[in-house]
Formats: sequence, C-alpha cells, structure tokens
Amino acid sequence: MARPWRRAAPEPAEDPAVRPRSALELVDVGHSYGDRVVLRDLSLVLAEHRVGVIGGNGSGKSTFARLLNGLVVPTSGRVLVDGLDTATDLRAVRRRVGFVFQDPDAQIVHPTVAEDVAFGLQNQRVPAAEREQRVAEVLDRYGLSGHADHPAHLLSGGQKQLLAIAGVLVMRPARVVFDEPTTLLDLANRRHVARVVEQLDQDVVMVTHDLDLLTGFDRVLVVEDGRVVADGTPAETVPWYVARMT
Ligand SMILES: Nc1ncnc2c1ncn2[C@@H]1O[C@H](COP(=O)(O)OP(=O)(O)OP(=O)(O)O)[C@@H](O)[C@H]1O
Repeated sequence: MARPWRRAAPEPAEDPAVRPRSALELVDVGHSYGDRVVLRDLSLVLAEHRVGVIGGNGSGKSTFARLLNGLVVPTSGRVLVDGLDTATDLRAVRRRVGFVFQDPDAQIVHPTVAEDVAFGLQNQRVPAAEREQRVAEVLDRYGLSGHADHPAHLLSGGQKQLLAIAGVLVMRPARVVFDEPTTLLDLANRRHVARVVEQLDQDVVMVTHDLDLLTGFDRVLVVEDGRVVADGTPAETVPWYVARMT
C-alpha cells in the first residue's frame, strides 16, 4: 500500500501576517531525554479541527503531545501556539491548550468533584459567582451534577475521566490535547468519552491506540521512532498503519 506521506513540510512563516490565524506549529523540533533521542526533524503546522496521533509503544507520541502545551520543552527547535513560544510564553500557552492525561488520577487534586473543577478558575482569580456558574455548567454537561459534593476519588474510572475533561474545559481553552484518554476505560465509557470528544467545539489533538476514536478526524499523523512517517486523512493513514503493524 502506498504510504500516505506526506503533506508538504511547511516553511515556517516569519511574518505573523501569513501564519495561519490559529495553529500549533513545530519548527525543526527534536527532543531527547538525556542521551536518548525520542523526537526528531519535526516541522508541522496543525491547523485542523481534529488531529489524531498514532504509533507503536515508545514511538514518541506522549512526548509529542506534551510539547503542545509546554509540559515538555523541546531540546531543539521551537513549538508555537498561535505564534507564542512554549519555551517563553508558558502561561499564555497553557491558557490556550488544555491537556487531558491517560490517567485521570494524575489530574484530580481536590477532595470533592466541584472543588476539583473549580481549582483552575481559583488560580486564575475568577470571581466566586462566575466560578460557581461555570463549574455548575460543566458538571451538568458531563452528567456529574449529582456528584458535585462527592469525594472525587470515589467516582468510577469513566466518571473520573469525565471529571478530568470537565476540569480542563471549564478553563475554556481554544484546544485540547488528549493523551490516550480511553486506555483505562471499559467499552461503555470509551464510547461515552468518544462522544464527548466528538461534540467538542475546541480543536483537538488526540494521541490514541484506540483507532475507532479517530472516525471523523480531519488528519492523522503516524509516529515511528520519533518521526512522522505518514500524514493524511484517517482513510489514508489508519489502514496503512494497521497493515504496517500486522
Ligand atoms: N521522562 C522521561 N525520561 C526518560 N525517558 C522517557 C521519559 N518519558 C518518555 N521516555 C522515553 O521516551 C520514549 C518515548 O516515550 P513516549 O511516552 O513519548 O512514547 P509513546 O509513543 O507515547 O509510548 P506509549 O504508546 O507506550 O505510551 C520511550 O522510550 C520512553 O521510555
């Protein structure tokens, strides 16, 4: 099968007037942990509504995802969010890009569900009345209103992942990066989270081994040994990837 490689590698536009208005840009990005090189030669502009990232274990997907909101700063090159450099404009970048981890327990820090969702808003000094309203709205949207005063650690795995998503969305980021959000969930909860993602207005970057999640996505990148080895629509890339892995 022909390899769906590659979109033209973009020439990063120095003139902000010709950059895409809203985009994630990687400019000659590489990343190493100590001596171990895990990402190399990445030059990409991600301006689509939904972008998936797939690849084998250890290929560098999580590191790639973490670059996009400054959780990881590249050891070479630059990552730009709407023109803001993640290395120097971290606070502004974090406001624009929310991040949902594979394990919601990594994200849940407060004892009750409502307190947990309110945490980021408190940090941003959002006034109490607005905070309460935004927390109530987001809990309602994700079916967690009845649990507002419950201990967060007693929620089911699926509810915890929805809580983690609610805690990110309450901050109203323009885009959300998901790092394998369904890996720890059963089938019903995987479907529930997939529906939630499908209905988001925000732009999405989704790292996943769950290829069904990518239905309807605009673009999928296949990562292998720290490089993007295929880049196209899900119809082009997913069958190519499956054939390569089997
Ligand atoms: N903090 C770290 N320190 C050192 N090495 C790391 C660190 N994080 C990841 N690595 C290594 O970098 C490589 C890429 O890891 P990464 O988690 O980005 O891959 P992945 O494609 O997301 O893998 P998986 O599908 O298994 O989650 C792996 O070899 C991993 O062991």
